[in-house]
Amino acid sequence: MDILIPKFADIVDIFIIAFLIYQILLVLRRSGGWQILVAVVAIIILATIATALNLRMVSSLLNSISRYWALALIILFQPEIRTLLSKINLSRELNLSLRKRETNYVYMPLIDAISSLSFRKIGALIVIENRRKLTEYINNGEIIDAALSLRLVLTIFNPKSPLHDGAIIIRGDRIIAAKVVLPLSKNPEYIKHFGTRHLAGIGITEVSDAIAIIVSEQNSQISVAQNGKIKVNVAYEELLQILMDATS
Ligand SMILES: Nc1ncnc2c1ncn2[C@@H]1O[C@H](COP(=O)(O)OP(=O)(O)OP(=O)(O)O)[C@@H](O)[C@H]1O
Repeated sequence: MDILIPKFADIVDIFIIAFLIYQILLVLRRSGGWQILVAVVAIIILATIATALNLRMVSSLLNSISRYWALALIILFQPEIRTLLSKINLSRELNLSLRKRETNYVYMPLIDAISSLSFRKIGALIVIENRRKLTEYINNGEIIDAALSLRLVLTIFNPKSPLHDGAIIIRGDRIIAAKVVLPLSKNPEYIKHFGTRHLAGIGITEVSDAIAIIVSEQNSQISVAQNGKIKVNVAYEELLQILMDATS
């Protein structure tokens, strides 16, 4: 029967538990994020005090709560975490769309130049450098290092220009070199179907992650080589998409 008579510590124990439950419910109702954080910190502090004062029920409850505080925080802050994550996602999307706009801005003069070259049936070989630097090929050509522009591309590939033979190499928004000699693809399938301009375009993409754009002098078709494969008769929108995908 002794067990049914509450001691002073038990009454304090029960009172504190009731008070805590009431406060937690109040905080949850207001659903303010920082109040929840304060509540969790308070629980941890109270658990330590309760253990020190030997309030067994309070301390065992608070200790078990504080053991799971990380999980409790995730559950309680779920809306805030979700908002934060969606903000991170939004900034990623914003970043992507900015990069997309940047790529559009950089490559539009190139697309215009390719369209003009194709219309006039002027052969061209344009290499877009990616992560793997093409220094050894750049060094065998003529260093230009000038801003990429429609007029410069047309001037270089003008059949009367001393620089028109070979490839140009583009790094970012600059034409780094012209008259560059590239390694020819030795793929027998390609050798059967293509001439040396196309084979050179494919060849550089077999040894690097560059993209090669080939404008055919014979049929004005635009082809794109990537990862040792060639796609013929590529539309401008598709070409822009390939450039954006490869450089973003
Ligand atoms: N190793 C190379 N590196 C860079 N450019 C090259 C290389 N070999 C050839 N070329 C370019 O290709 C031109 C020859 O193109 P050719 O007609 O043989 O090829 P093609 O693939 O049939 O192209 P097109 O359809 O334009 O005729 C050369 O004048 C030169 O500009």
